[in-house]
Amino acid sequence: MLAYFGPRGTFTEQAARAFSAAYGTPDDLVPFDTVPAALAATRNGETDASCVPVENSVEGAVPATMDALTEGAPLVVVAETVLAVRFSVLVRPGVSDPKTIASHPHALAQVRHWIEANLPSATAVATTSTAAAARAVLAGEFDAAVSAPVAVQHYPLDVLATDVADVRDAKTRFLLLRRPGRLPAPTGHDRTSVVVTATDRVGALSELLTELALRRINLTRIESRPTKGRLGEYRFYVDLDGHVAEPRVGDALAALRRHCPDTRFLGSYPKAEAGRAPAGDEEFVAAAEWVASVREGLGA
Ligand SMILES: O=C(O)C(=O)Cc1ccccc1
Repeated sequence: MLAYFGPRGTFTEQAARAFSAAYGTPDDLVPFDTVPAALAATRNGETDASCVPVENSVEGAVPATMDALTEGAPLVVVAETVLAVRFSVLVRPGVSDPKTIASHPHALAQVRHWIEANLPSATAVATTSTAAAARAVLAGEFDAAVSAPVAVQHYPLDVLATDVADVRDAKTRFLLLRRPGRLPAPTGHDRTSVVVTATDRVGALSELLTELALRRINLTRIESRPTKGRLGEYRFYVDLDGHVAEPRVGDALAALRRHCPDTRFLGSYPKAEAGRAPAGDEEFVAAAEWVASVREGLGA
């Protein structure tokens, strides 16, 4: 079974279906109302995997996902997928001038200008997901929902507008997570995700980043979240190019771990969008072989 951030009709459900098609992951999908609940179902063995949103090209990280990845037993990312997001505005049949418009905060943030221009008297209300907003509209709690286009197939609502988005080409990245086990094989276009808790002292973060730069590892994303322990104490979520099976990536992770004993490996997995070719490993392998031969007394 594959848990996803639901209820039925979320963008995450679309991503979960894309994973099932591409990776042969279970196609019996089970919706959970929150990201932590979807991840908990995989942690406790109720489902084999979970699909959750992680970041959006307009609004940035999904905080609920970042927190849920570090709180509780480890899970690892085994795949990612990127979906283009365009919204539909759904209303109960007969409603043409909604006074309230509900959705996931990331969706509201992406249609703010559209609402101001087209529904200036509507008040925006946050719900747990875009599909939860559609359900709430059906139940009469709000007048309109900003939803995924597929939501109208699940909920008997009218479509007030389609293809709504302040920013064209907005994209959301979703993760497929499992309990720790065998890692996906390196493909040459992989991403590695780790979370480090940096100590509060001069240069701590710069030392971590230097470990990556020295090994010519490209940092693709860094986000911070408070540890919720002491004020001013942060966790850094780091995405980098490469797979932990590659010597220099493995080396870099060992260095991060030396600096920060509180380091959690979140996975090495194929990138959804093949970008720039990663730096080659050849010279790192050749240098390691040279050291090995020196140690054997065979080289100088
Ligand atoms: O609420 C949803 O449908 C989600 O899957 C989260 C989300 C919200 C807004 C844009 C992309 C994903």
